[in-house]
Amino acid sequence: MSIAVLGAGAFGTALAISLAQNGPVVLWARDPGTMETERENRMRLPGRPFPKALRVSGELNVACAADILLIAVPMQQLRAFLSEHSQILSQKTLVACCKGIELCTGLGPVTVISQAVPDAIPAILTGPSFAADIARGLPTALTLACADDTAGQALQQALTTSNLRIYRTTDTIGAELGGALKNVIAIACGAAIGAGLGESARAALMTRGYAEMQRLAAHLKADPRTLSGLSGFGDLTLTCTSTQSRNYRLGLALGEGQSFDPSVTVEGAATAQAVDELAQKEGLDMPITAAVAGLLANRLDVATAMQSLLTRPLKEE
Ligand SMILES: NC(=O)C1=CN([C@@H]2O[C@H](COP(=O)(O)OP(=O)(O)OC[C@H]3O[C@@H](n4cnc5c(N)ncnc54)[C@H](O)[C@@H]3O)[C@@H](O)[C@H]2O)C=CC1
Ligand SMILES: O=C(CO)COP(=O)(O)O
Repeated sequence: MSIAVLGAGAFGTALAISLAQNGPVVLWARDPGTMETERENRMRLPGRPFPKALRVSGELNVACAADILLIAVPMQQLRAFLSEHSQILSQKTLVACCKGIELCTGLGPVTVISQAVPDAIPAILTGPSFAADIARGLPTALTLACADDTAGQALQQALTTSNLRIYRTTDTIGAELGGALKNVIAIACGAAIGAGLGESARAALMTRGYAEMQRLAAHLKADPRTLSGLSGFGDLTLTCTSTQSRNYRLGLALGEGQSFDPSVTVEGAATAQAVDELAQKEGLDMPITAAVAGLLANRLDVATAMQSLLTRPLKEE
């Protein structure tokens, strides 16, 4: 099955580099610049030359001739991208590669695809994976979620490479929640470390953050096993402990009282607000998410946020 990647940021480029091990891949960029001639994405993934089988194109109809389209634009841009190109994406297999919850609807990427391109086969590729690691050929395991298991099996085969090991599930809700919510907890962990609160505090935030992730997932009828897999626990672990993570680094900056480049893609920021609003609407207790949303909106500082978490009523684990 032929593959194209739509969106030439760090992640889309890294996936295209890895997938080109298996055969020709088109990487579509809305502004390809000099990527095709330089055979490198200097802006997002410098130092990772493109393999011969990777072709860069600015023509969406060229990319959309492929059987499988991986969509690697940020979550808050996904619906606009799909709506603008809905005709050409019609009846395609569309694999979301973004992690987040849409601010204006509280929905995840698979549902957004289903709404914007109703006759597409929607899926999501998620899990612990830094673009730089994938592009270097380092071993990475990911979850592919597709409600149609026959399509999911074909995707699992097509997206496996020598360094990408793909696990499969039909639980798209669980997979999209894991990837979205771990970013919010990573911001909290970064803030705790940045403010000098220590690694024990981070472990507490990761564990109680995971409890929040499970609470929302159960409410939305996700399979709890998905949350304990790569897309949930796996990605939570990676993102909360690595300075490679932009979400964690935003948290560090908040904790240290430093500014952070607003042009960097940090999915957890909008997602924290979206999930906080969703939790309030559904009557769910998600105090760490609320604290992160409060920090980002400048309603709280790190010390007050931590104090509010520590002084909550005592409860059973
Ligand atoms: N960078 C990483 O290590 C990983 C990123 N992801 C996810 O991948 C998604 C994308 O992140 P990155 O590639 O890292 O971000 P990035 O900031 O490197 O790139 C985003 C790309 O999307 C393009 N874009 C934005 N709006 C667009 C539109 N309307 N039409 C066409 N192109 C558009 C931008 O031009 C840019 O090239 C995020 O949801 C992120 O959570 C997932 C796993 C790893
Ligand atoms: O999703 C990721 C790792 O799995 C990338 O994390 P950041 O978006 O925080 O850099």
